[in-house]
Amino acid sequence: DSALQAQLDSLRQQLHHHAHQYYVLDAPEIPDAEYDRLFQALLELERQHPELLTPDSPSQRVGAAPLSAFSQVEHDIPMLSLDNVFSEQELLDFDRRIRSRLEDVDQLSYACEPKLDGIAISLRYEDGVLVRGATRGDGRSGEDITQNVRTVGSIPLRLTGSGWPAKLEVRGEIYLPKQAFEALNNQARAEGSKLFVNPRNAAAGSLRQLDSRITAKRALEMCCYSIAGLDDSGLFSRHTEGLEQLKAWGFLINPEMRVVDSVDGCIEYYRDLLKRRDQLPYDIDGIVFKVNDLETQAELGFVSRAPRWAIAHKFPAQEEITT
Ligand SMILES: Cc1ccc2cc(C(N)=O)cc(O)c2n1
Repeated sequence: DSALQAQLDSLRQQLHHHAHQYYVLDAPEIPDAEYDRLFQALLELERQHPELLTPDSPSQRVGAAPLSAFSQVEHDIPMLSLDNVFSEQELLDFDRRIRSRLEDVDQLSYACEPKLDGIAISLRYEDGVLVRGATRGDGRSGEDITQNVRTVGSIPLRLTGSGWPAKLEVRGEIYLPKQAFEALNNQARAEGSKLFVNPRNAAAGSLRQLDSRITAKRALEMCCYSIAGLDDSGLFSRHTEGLEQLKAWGFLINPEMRVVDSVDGCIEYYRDLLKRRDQLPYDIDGIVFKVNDLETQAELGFVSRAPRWAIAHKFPAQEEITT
């Protein structure tokens, strides 16, 4: 009946809102006990009326039965890899190569962001509801890990706001924050089970679980870095406008994201993040610079699968931490 449906919709809307406040904005508005009370109320109602379950209900984060294997899926739009540079001189060469290919380049702005050391993931939304999550694989196809992706709190099960296309593909990096990595290894030590060498391996291991209840315990996070097919969607003129839109739709975008108006700004950004690297709550292995203007990106195109308009400037390898 409609009163029951209204009660379900209200509980789901409240839980979506509070999950976004907690996992994406890191700004919970209610105490955990209040969140749990709402959650239990939803579970109870859905138990009494299973016919009113919806895939985007907050109760559907932790999957059903474990899978026997992951299936391979195709990416409609290939997931790009990035070329690397290892020195400031090479970064200057990257900028000069771009300038030489563009005719009237006066203002060349770059979007700058830390390169998170995690697992590249593609999320597919249909009519604003999460329908699939897949690993990058070889860029053309990857593993369908939808059940595991659904357990990541910073990944919205349904979009917030409006204006999204019927089919939306969002790319980002799933990672394990340093603190969660330490806690996981302390627990593994206490239980005498296998230790993870670093947060990236721990994130990869957590996403390879066939039982999503294990994944759900691993405190994974996801920062999104692009909308697939953004350049020819005509929706925006700058890469960073796409990221602002992703934020409005409920995704976590890395707070260190900046726009600079020259390669000198890139070098300043690189030096600053290198200095702050150990204080960041997650591992990074470099910086990603992207030409911000989408028309310029399209003009520059790609070499093989790596874009001419983006580069990853890697940090020196961190001295191996002995666990
Ligand atoms: C195009 C592309 C490919 C891989 C990426 C990887 C990361 C990352 N690991 O944070 C960030 C990006 O903006 C990326 N962008």
